[in-house]
Amino acid sequence: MHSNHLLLEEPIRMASILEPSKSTFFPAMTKIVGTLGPKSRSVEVISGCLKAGMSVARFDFSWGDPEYHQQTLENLKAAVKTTKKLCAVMLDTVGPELQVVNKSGNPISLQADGFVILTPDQEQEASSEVLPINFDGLSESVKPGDTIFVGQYLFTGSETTSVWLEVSEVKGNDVVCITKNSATLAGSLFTLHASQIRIELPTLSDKDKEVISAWGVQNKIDFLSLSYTRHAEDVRHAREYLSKLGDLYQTQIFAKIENIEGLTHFDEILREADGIILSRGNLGIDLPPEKVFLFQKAALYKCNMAGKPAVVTRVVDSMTDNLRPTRAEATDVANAVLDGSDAILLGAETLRGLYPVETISIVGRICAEAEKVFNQDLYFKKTVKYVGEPMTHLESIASSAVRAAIKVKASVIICFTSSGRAARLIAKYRPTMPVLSVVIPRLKTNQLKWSFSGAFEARQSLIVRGLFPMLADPRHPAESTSATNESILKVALDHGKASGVIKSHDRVVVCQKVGDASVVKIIELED
Ligand SMILES: Nc1ncnc2c1ncn2[C@@H]1O[C@H](COP(=O)(O)OP(=O)(O)OP(=O)(O)O)[C@@H](O)[C@H]1O
Ligand SMILES: CC(=O)C(=O)O
Ligand SMILES: [K+]
Ligand SMILES: [Mg+2]
Repeated sequence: MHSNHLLLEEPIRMASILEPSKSTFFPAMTKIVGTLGPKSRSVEVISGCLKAGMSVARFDFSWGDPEYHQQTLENLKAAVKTTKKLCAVMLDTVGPELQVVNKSGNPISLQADGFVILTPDQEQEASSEVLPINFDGLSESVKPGDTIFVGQYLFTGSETTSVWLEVSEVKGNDVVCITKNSATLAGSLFTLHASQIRIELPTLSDKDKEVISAWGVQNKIDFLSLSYTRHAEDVRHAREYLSKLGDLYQTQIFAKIENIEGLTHFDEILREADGIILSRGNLGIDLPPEKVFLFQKAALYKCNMAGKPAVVTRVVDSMTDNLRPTRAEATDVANAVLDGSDAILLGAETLRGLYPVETISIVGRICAEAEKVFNQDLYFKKTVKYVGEPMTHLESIASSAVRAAIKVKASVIICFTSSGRAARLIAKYRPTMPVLSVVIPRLKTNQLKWSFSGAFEARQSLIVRGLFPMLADPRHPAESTSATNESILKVALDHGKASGVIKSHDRVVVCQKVGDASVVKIIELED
């Protein structure tokens, strides 16, 4: 995989672009988050998604009830068992999302240059004249001239199933809008986005709390995707809420940056969150189009330097109905990888798209190609410089492990970890080879019962570029004696060999503790 790395900054022989890529065990180092829904909830399709490279399943509570999502999750568990592919679970909140409910489900046609009224009176039927919304305060938040988009759940803002509105007049609680384009709104749920308008609703709604405390706790969710995070306080509040819900104190919070308010407070949000989702679906219509790329590059750089995973959304919308992405989309996926994203999040493409498995597969292949030309050397230097000196011991060990692995052309880095910290730090330096993170369970107690740590830590690495977890047998004592180190290493090597990432005569870099000392060692395999 890493033997014939090309660098974009050097002249590439054009013919080399055509050379077929060697197939590898891991479809890509970049991870794929798939949103599960009507077109991706059978055991069969989910198994296909896992085999194609999906490693995180997103359950979006903007849509569907807990029972529906539970059935999907049970199918996911069955698929994980049969495919033996690990998958983490992400719960995505509704937050202050504005929605139009179309009870009848009949398509609604809107004509360009016509008028439509947005009303909080939800007793009214949705029609070409009136769209009832789930929020009382819109009339107080907008003024004539403001821009509003309404469209089918997960709309792009450019297709014929979404409409661009301009506020013409505010009449009591109603907002009268001019329609800028003709559109047919399809489906029973439309989302509404008021550009650059603050919506006075809590980031974690009462309904979200209900879902998290029931569905979330029952299913020990690995990630909370906090929709419309606007301030660091939103993350702190969610964290405090999770901390009181049993196992969910371990759930990682991914702040979704979906509007300009979140963008403005990005630095402080990043400090509080475990990871960031660049929600380009909403942000892409909140920002002027010419600014979207700049936010992406700046945000990914900051996440990379902080060593926190970053997820990019809305990459191949056109694959919802087509087997091939557009040229622009294909290029965009590669650029997201080159810009530093850890994972790509698929929404409509897997949820209601016709080709969920093919989409995952194509996105994975594009990511893998981009990874090959990623300028690791430059990135490594940039990161070391950013961290400065003196480095913490662990950071110095982690960066050295990556350096050594590249110098000796190791096929993998094996990292022992309990908290997952050491493995994440290694991934931060973006090694060109996979990192097998061997998570060693620790016995812990909450004063009521004893249990082992490790499951959350292992699954949470499924969203980090280059990290591939393996949960060690809890019967291994967590103390790092040389005997246990040796036996766990043997299991990890066997696992690597069985999965095809490690072959005879390969070099492997191992990062572990021997007694009190953290060490990086290079081993050369025999056969
Ligand atoms: N059980 C283990 N056996 C051997 N080495 C380990 C073990 N756990 C962690 N290490 C090594 O210890 C060093 C510290 O890593 P890390 O911070 O991930 O450890 P941890 O045990 O998860 O956390 P903590 O230091 O907070 O207890 C790294 O070099 C890591 O590879
Ligand atoms: C995923 C999502 O919410 C967005 O892209 O806006
Ligand atoms: K959502
Ligand atoms: Mg969104």
